[in-house]
Amino acid sequence: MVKITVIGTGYVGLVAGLGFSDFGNDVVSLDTDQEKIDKLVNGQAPIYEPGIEELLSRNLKAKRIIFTTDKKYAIEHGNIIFICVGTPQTNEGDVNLDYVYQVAHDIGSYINQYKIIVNKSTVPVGTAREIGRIIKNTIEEREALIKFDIASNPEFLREGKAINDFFNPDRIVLGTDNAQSLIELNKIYRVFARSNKPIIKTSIETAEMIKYATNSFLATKITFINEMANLCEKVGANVLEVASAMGKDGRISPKFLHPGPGYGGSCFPKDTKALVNIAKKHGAKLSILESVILANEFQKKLASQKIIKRFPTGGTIALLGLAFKPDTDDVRESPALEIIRTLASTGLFQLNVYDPQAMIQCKNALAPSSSEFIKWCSSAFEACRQADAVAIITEWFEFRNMDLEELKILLNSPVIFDFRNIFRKDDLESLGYEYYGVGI
Ligand SMILES: NC(=O)C1=CN([C@@H]2O[C@H](COP(=O)(O)OP(=O)(O)OC[C@H]3O[C@@H](n4cnc5c(N)ncnc54)[C@H](O)[C@@H]3O)[C@@H](O)[C@H]2O)C=CC1
Ligand SMILES: O=C(O)[C@H]1O[C@H](OP(=O)(O)OP(=O)(O)OC[C@H]2O[C@@H](n3ccc(=O)[nH]c3=O)[C@H](O)[C@@H]2O)[C@H](O)[C@@H](O)[C@@H]1O
Repeated sequence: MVKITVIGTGYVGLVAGLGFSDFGNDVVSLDTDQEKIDKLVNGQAPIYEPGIEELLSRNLKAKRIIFTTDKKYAIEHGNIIFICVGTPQTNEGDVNLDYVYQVAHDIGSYINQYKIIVNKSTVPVGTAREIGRIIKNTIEEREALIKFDIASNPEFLREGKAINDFFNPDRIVLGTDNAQSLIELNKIYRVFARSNKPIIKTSIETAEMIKYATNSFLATKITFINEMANLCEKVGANVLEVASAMGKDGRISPKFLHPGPGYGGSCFPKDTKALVNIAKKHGAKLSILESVILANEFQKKLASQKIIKRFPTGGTIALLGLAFKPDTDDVRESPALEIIRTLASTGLFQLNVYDPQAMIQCKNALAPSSSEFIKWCSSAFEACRQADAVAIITEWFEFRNMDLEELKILLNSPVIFDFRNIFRKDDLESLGYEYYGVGI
């Protein structure tokens, strides 16, 4: 059993804290957001993530995890402290490291004995060392003599699948520069070594770079297939068959080859821009990634343009799915926001919107603009009633399962924009729908 402190209870910090406590460790989770902590203490998850409430309840009951806003208590608790706070994007596309540096300052203020400080947030190369410098300076200001080590342990979980990804990682990356940190981190992660998950030991700088390179490559892969899809539409080919055949090549793999309305979320858009800026600062050019960012912006716009092209004088459109992907309530950089803003800005469309989890988050993200054109609906069928077309923006399972005969009766005209290719074109056309997929 290791005494662990996790700072930040967002998607990463909450899942990591619960994961570590589920392994039998003694965990304290710290956040500055009192509302989040109050919920967690009462067994309520502040985010929608499948399986999280059960994991929370199990570990609270076992008294293996404590949630607090008390910085001194939390920082004194752990022999290992994980930093999991947000690193959002600045207006210039850089990384805002204020939260990370605030945490470094807090650690320096309250650290009371040797500890290992592990950064899990996604940060530019060199940030972990800077965290170390801030902690050291703060300790010196206190005229104290306390030793600590720094490590980097990037996180690769996906929202909507966060718990599964945490417990079944493809690999663990441990960036350290001393043997003691490695021994202690191995104690936490030995559960994965037993199940033969690769544990990659590397330098701190390489670990920081691995995270950005991975996200950038995945964003590139999605963008590549999106562009192939756009070309397939022009030449009369079927991108699903193209992707499937490409994916059979073991060197390519079928994963992350699903075309759609562009990648969104709190990470790919921010991390790709950050890496381009990091490269610029170091006198390097990432021309592929620069193109990926532009191509993704184009892809996000393409979806609304397809609707406007089909309905040049406007109409009522049911928009299904607002979260940036299924099984999350996160709408950060969601393609749905772009589609809603563009269609609403024409003044020609009434938008009936629905998402199983992300309605409030979408309302907050759009407020106060565009609201007069938006009707917030409580089900997919309510949104579709008397609409001139339906657009699937996020592939929630409940949309895949819709009764298409009933849907056809509800719609004014049976037009479907399937931006996630959840239906088969042939099936829908044989039911009498006018069908627009992506790349088919
Ligand atoms: N969301 C995801 O799926 C993944 C995110 N990441 C990275 O992990 C980091 C965290 O991301 P999320 O969990 O999504 O962020 P988030 O925004 O959901 O949560 C961050 C939490 O940190 C708290 N916080 C901020 N300052 C604090 C302080 N001084 N002391 C204590 N708590 C503080 C906030 O109140 C918030 O609850 C980011 O760098 C992100 O890029 C990495 C892998 C996956
Ligand atoms: O650093 C992070 O925060 C995380 O970013 C992504 O995870 P996430 O953003 O939660 O979700 P993804 O499943 O990667 O999807 C991102 C976006 O790409 C889109 N996407 C994904 C796959 C695909 O084939 N096609 C596609 O359009 C999704 O719809 C979504 O908008 C990575 O997959 C995680 O490994 C990483 O830890």
